[in-house]
Amino acid sequence: MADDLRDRLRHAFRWTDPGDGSEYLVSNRSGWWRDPLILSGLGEALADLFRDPAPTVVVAPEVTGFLVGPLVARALGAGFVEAYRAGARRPIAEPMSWAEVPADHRGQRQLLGVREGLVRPDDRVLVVDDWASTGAQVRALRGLFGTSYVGAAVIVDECPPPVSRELTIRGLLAEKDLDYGLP
Ligand SMILES: O=P(O)(O)OC[C@H]1O[C@H](OP(=O)(O)OP(=O)(O)O)[C@H](O)[C@@H]1O
Repeated sequence: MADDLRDRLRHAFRWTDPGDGSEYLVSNRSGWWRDPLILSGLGEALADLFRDPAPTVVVAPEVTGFLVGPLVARALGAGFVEAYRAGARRPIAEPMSWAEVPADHRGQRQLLGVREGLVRPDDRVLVVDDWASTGAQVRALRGLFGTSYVGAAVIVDECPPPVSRELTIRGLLAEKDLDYGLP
């Protein structure tokens, strides 16, 4: 099943040239969510990267993490906690724990925050996201959870291998798998 899913992910992904003179192509991941077989298999496939010991809670950053994270939490029988990006919405009323994100793939510094008390000291925390590029979001969340952090499951891991090892990031696809989506 995992290999079939990887093939579907490869073929449903597109790079878009924004056509504004940009030197960069923009990732279009919407084909992943549009494919019913990807959507139904993705949670299990990402959960399989971290079954033993089973995480008790999935934490994922907005916005795409809010889509992928619950799929994985459901597959693991774990709970889900949102990690909000500061400034992306109206202020959250409840007390928050904030982590500074070192400069990410856009060179931007951000804050990621979770509501206090949702992650307990005896939890085993799995971070889930669609993509790890520099590992900045994952690193920030690991800093929030300390020894409760078990790793990060992502669809695409394009981090340098030493970063993936250091942060225990595991992915279904690597950068080279995305060549199918070139314009
Ligand atoms: O490893 P990093 O350098 O931290 O980059 C990874 C982040 O980049 C993407 O976010 P992006 O803001 O592009 O997309 P999103 O808002 O759709 O989640 C992706 O969803 C990760 O959260």
